[in-house]
Amino acid sequence: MQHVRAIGQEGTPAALEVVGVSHFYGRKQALKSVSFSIRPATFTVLLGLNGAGKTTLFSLTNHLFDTRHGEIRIFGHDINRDSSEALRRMGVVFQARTLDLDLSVRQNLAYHACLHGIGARHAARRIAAVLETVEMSDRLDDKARSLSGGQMRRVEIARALLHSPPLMLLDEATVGLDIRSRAGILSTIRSLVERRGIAVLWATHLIDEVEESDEAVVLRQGEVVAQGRVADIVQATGTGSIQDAFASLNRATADGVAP
Ligand SMILES: Nc1ncnc2c1ncn2[C@@H]1O[C@H](COP(=O)(O)OP(=O)(O)OP(=O)(O)O)[C@@H](O)[C@H]1O
Repeated sequence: MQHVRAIGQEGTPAALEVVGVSHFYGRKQALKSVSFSIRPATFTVLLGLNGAGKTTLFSLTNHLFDTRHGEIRIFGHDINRDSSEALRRMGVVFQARTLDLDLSVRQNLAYHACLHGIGARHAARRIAAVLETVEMSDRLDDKARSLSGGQMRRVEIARALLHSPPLMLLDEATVGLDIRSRAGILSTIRSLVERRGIAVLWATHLIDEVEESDEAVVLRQGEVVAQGRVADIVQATGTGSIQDAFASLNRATADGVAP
């Protein structure tokens, strides 16, 4: 593995810590002893081709199913043993669309606020604030069904921000969107990291969403094959660009030698 340097730092709890996590669907092993950590207030790309295991990792981190092999901690809270404390610190945008199309934007968000135990008055203020963050304030009373794909994504991001989590997970959040919507959403998310100190794990297979200053975890067939600052990964692979580094890591065999 190209292990450029550990992402976590001694003494500060990592925003997300994944330690030796494996996952099996029947006999199919989707994750193979995956370990990495992400620091608070950093943008980390989880990079992997289709089938690399990104969604499986998100499902475990979100406690959609139990982590049976290894441990996942969110700001020090174990997702299996201390799931409510862990989940409280995390906002998630899933790959599949999850808004209720027959409800308005306000109703979708109010329902989520209720699930998080946010009182009605506070919820109204939070809904206004998060919609402003994603530039969707003018669509408050529109039905979700009337929004474009990019606008729905923005509302899903707003919903994930409602309970002010210090960690956000986004699984292929820009899939299916046009180039302008993709860029807009990515820039909104990057500004959450820079201005509000939120840690973001951004899963994607789209290499053009990655910048040299980002942190990255590269997954290939369920294994971490590189992690660290993107610029350092590019250098360690001896390639000249992020595209070439990613292509090379996806070609590499388990012992790091390209066939
Ligand atoms: N419910 C399931 N049952 C059996 N195998 C599964 C199941 N879900 C995923 N897999 C397998 O586990 C592996 C990892 O899949 P996963 O969806 O986590 O990858 P991914 O990186 O998110 O891919 P994509 O970008 O296509 O969503 C794949 O080989 C996939 O076929």
